[in-house]
Amino acid sequence: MRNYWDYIKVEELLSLQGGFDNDESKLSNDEVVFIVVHQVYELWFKLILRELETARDLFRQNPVPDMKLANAATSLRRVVALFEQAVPHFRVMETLTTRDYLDFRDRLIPASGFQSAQMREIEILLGLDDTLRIPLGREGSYMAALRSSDGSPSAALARVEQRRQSGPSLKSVLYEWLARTPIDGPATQESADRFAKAFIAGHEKEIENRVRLAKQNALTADDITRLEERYRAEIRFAERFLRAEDEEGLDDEARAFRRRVRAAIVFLESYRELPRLAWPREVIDLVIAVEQQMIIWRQRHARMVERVIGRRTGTGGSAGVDYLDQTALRYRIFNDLWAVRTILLRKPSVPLLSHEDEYRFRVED
Ligand code: HEM
Ligand SMILES: N[C@@H](CC(=O)c1ccccc1NC=O)C(=O)O
Repeated sequence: MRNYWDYIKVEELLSLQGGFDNDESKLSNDEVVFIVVHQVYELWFKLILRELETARDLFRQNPVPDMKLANAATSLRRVVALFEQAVPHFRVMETLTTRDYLDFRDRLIPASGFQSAQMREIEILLGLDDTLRIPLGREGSYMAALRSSDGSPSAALARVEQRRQSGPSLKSVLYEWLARTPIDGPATQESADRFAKAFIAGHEKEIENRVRLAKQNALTADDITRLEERYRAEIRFAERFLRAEDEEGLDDEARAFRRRVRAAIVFLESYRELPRLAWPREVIDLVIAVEQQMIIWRQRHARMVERVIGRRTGTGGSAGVDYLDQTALRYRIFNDLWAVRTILLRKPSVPLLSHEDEYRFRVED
């Protein structure tokens, strides 16, 4: 007969908290907390990976079936919810006082969360660029840290190597999809570049309005000059961004591709009320929510670490909290999605579209 314990595998699950010696009777409550919190995180990571892979596989199709965008949004919403639930778990770890943790910490060396294969898989599947990675203390690379202390391969290493070979990242398939967006007309380089030019003109119009308002509010001449200079700087940023002139080392084709991606993001964000743009915009907004939650995870982990071990060197050999704070600050994957928020225009200032009707739901006569 079917029962709970056979389906959830409760007895097997409850036998896994014995640490290196597989003997829970030898462990304090503190150490069992330490182990269980990690195991819960690894289960949340497992679910996050499944959903990210589902979303990545949807966007890997060309064309991406419009009817599937809602499914991608569902997967990404679940990833956000999983991270949102996982982040507060660090509160349980903080019931460990520094001295309690020191009772068993030395026995853990050189083990470290740096060897969490699933965290690396999440970074790889999202599309974290290896050139951004901050080297750990001892090992040359994060892959080296996944080897056993005698340098032999491990199940963790195999898992990450498998992930690295298991297809493109969510970032690369999402950007390919964005680059195929029909922007106010056909999905061509010309329509993307034409839209970008019109959008910059929208910024010019916005500035004229703001400067006129500034003059009406009788700000001093210096204030107005300062305001105008700041607005001009914003336009220059928007121009460099939309022309992809801020990226070094791109050949013409790669730069044109980046221009299409960035113009598409601006287009989706600026006209998201148009029915056929609503789901694409929802998806890119959820991708930002996913990355935001991952950054919060890194920062919350670092604050818990600081509360428990201060600024000691990590058991994995890193600078500890200093290393973790750097990863939270520097590891950014969807830069273009974040950057667009700096250059969007108020609704009245976005360019009028020539083919707006093409983005409404087609009502058959
Ligand atoms: C008392 C609890 C914890 C302490 C003191 C701690 C400390 C640290 C330190 C110092 C590092 C930097 C690498 C090193 O030198 O070891 C690190 C990395 C890491 N820890 Fe923790 N950690 C704790 C709990 C956790 C938990 C519960 C998780 C959940 C899975 C976790 C996941 C990670 C991950 C994924 C990394 C690698 C981060 C990166 O390289 O970006 N840690 N931890
Ligand atoms: N790096 C941690 C040790 C640690 O947290 C840890 C050790 C073994 C297994 C998982 C760990 N969790 C996260 O790094 C520390 O420096 O205290």
